[in-house]
Amino acid sequence: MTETGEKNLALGVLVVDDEANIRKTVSYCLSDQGHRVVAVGNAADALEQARRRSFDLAFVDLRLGAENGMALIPALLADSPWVKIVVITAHASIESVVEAVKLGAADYLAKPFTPDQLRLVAGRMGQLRRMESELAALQADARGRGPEARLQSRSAGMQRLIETARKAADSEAIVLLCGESGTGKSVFAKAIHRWSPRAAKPMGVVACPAMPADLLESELFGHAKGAFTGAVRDNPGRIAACEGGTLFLDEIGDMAPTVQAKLLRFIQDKEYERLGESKARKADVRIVAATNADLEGRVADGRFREDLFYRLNVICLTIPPLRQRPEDIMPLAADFLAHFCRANHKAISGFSPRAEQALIGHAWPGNVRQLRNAIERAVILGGGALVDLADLPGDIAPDIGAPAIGDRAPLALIEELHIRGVLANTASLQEAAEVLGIDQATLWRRRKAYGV
Ligand SMILES: Nc1ncnc2c1ncn2[C@@H]1O[C@H](COP(=O)(O)OP(=O)(O)OP(=O)(O)O)[C@@H](O)[C@H]1O
Repeated sequence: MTETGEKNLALGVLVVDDEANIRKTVSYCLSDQGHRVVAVGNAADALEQARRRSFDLAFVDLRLGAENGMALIPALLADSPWVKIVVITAHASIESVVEAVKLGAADYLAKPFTPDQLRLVAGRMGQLRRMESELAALQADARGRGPEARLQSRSAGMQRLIETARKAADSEAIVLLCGESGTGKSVFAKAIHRWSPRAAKPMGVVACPAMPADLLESELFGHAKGAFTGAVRDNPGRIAACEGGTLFLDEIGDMAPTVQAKLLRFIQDKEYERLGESKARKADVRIVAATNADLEGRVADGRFREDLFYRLNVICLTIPPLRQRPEDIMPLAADFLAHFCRANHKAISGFSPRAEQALIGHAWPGNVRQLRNAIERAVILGGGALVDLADLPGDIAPDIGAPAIGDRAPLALIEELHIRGVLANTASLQEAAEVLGIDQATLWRRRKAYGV
């Protein structure tokens, strides 16, 4: 345990030293603390190992026989920008340490060092990695600009689901989250990561429909420099970046067949290859996937691999739509109101009885996302002490009517209403995208943003 009482984070550690004795001591000392250690004697082996696995921390001797360890610093960072490099040096001259730091090293250790000094540095680097992961998660949440999702519910079915998710989080099992768009599948995925023993390691999110198949493949598995036009540098990919953590694959039903095959192999063997490389790499990443599509239907009509479906469908949690848990509408609305009032410096204390009735009576086809958007808009547009009917969108309070072109209304409102209208009058998303003159990935992002 650390001084703060936190459990030590198990790190992937690479040791690069030409002295067998140092390799042995460092490996023994850090493995004993629960870290996964790989020790090598030269730069080429170090790079080879870094290509195969993702490391959190690397101890690099500045003198590797005839080689200079300094050159290894940028090479390791190019492959894994998150790795913390500690240089080991018998001649700790200020100049060499400064040069190493300039090249991206995080710390240094002067030879000879004691096991305690080694553990201290590893502990510090572990804390740094943990803080970076937490910061990245906070930044992602802040970008979502949502209130903290507390995952509480007044509905008995939802409470049981939350309990099951907590139990599933403890295991290594793949979790498949099903449910209509906007029900909170991403919220559950984040909670599962937070509740899991992997919480201190990174969580990555990849939205499958947001990019074409080849881009998705490179996003997930990475690519080597020159693998395709525009691949000007190596990209380690999300799987490598999530080593030890969780990867959330959103809307997996839309994953292209080529990517499905690669994902299946990764799930089965924990092995994958970067685009443009034939070398097999390993990674320890837990998969959580979500879908709002009928995956079994997609298996039946050949659009989704049956073998992948069975691999994913180990623990399936189906999140009920908001209309099936109306007791959650007002508590969620109150949370959203408080959040958006703070964010917009407004003082709206609650909902008028008419507004509350409209909120509870609405079917919420866009679920919690739609409710959140409705409250955000009510806060931005409303000026009274309470949210009233007039502050709610037209489809929730139909007598209010939609704004006409040229009315005093935000552009986003016109865009949302237009997208809703076109979607209602077209037979497929593809047709709707064509009518709107945007590609399907853009339409997908807009639908998400507006809770459509
Ligand atoms: N329990 C909750 N508490 C607070 N906010 C919630 C809750 N559930 C969902 N939300 C909010 O609703 C919005 C939609 O949630 P989320 O993205 O998790 O839905 P989803 O089911 O993953 O949607 P999609 O299928 O479109 O990806 C987000 O802004 C999220 O923060």
